[in-house]
Amino acid sequence: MIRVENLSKIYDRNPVLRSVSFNVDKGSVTGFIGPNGAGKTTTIKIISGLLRKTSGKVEVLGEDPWNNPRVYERMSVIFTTIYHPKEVKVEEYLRDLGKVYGKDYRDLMAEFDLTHYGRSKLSQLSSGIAQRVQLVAALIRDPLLIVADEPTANLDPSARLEFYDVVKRLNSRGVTFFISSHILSELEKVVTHVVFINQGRISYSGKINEALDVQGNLIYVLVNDVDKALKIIGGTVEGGFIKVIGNVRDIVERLDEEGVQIISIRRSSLDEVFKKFSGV
Ligand SMILES: Nc1ncnc2c1ncn2[C@@H]1O[C@H](COP(=O)(O)OP(=O)(O)OP(=O)(O)O)[C@@H](O)[C@H]1O
Repeated sequence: MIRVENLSKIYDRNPVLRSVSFNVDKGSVTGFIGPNGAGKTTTIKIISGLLRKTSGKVEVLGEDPWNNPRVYERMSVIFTTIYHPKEVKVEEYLRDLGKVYGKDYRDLMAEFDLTHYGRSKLSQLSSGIAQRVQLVAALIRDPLLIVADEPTANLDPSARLEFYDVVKRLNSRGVTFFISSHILSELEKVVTHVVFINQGRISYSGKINEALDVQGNLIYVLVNDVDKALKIIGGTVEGGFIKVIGNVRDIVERLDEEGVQIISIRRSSLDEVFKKFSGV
């Protein structure tokens, strides 16, 4: 869906993307994760055809997005806030888009519980409803791919959960997502793949399970015999749990072989992996 190879962007002699490479697989929900200023928005603008790259190769749905506006027929982009005339009413806005793309917007308005807001101006909407309008607007063109830059940044916790429920629903219907966010606890429940970026460089790109399970991640284990387990796997005790660096399967096998019973085991959260890959 998206192929980025050795992408660089220099702003006024300041390199903000340095040989960035990653892929977004068809059918995935790929999280794009990095601290402030890492280069997420710059990358998303280049992928969306809004900003020119300095060098490297970018392909979205097989085309270079800068030279080929046709990409927009099957890709939608969502930002933190709506960039549209604020005085326009919800129904007018969606109806006009429906005309452009030859799609009946009313079913989508009903599916997303927006019928009631049809006469509200875009400027009068709460952030959660405005984001729902953006999603419906994105869906009107039947996209294969939705690229979203911090889509939940302005939303309260329940609107964020609602947003990610919709992402899951649409993904199960075949829509691929590339979503940048800082709110990792929520991303963790929905993403299948992650791309970590830090200071304009990719520090990890791959399946989330592999990111959470690589050697060097923290594992927390609760066992029936702490002293024996410490001798086998090492680590330190924290809040009753043994905290150890390693790989879940490895630790389970070693404890099992020695007859130590595991009551609970959990690996690092995406938050902890993020800290590791971003060096914070
Ligand atoms: N138009 C611009 N001109 C010059 N420098 C810019 C411009 N836009 C962004 N930058 C710089 O590029 C770097 C990357 O910014 P970018 O907005 O892509 O990061 P980000 O990961 O999206 O961060 P945030 O999460 O804070 O939005 C930053 O150092 C930023 O100051």
